[in-house]
Amino acid sequence: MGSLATADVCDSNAASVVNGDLRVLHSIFQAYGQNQSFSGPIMTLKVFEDNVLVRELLETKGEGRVLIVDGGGSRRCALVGGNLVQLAQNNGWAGIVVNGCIRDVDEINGCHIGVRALGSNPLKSNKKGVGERNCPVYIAGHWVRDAEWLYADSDGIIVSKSELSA
Ligand SMILES: O=C([O-])CC(=O)C(=O)O
Repeated sequence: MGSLATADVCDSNAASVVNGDLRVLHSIFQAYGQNQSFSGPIMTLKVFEDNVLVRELLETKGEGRVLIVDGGGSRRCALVGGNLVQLAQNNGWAGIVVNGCIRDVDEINGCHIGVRALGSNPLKSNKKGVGERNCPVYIAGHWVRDAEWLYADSDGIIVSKSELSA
């Protein structure tokens, strides 16, 4: 995966950028993990300073999907850590994009998966199990919907209404 360069996609789909079928997420994310380039169908999750549902989803088979965790932009705790990223890698998730923070950065950077997050925070999150999955999320300046496609590389992250061909 990750064979599509986001810059090439933007060049060859200019009309889709204008009409919103293709969205370029604002460049608010730091890159972690071994995979700079990753892509796949999106699964969305909305939580706030609580990562019980993040674990629940990453315990299921990823089948090449990308989990978007909208943590409301909170930097007050970490929604994803080394154990969860290891779990995601083992279960075949292509990547995780967190509108929030992560922890265990060194461990995550050793994993063969793509991770993007606002930053890091050593504090763990609450464990109440509150959140919503498969819902539209507003992150990095755009609405992103469940089952849309995400493409990430060193240049940034784009979201497409449908799968893009090379
Ligand atoms: O359980 C957590 O809060 C996240 C974590 O530290 C990990 O995934 O290793």
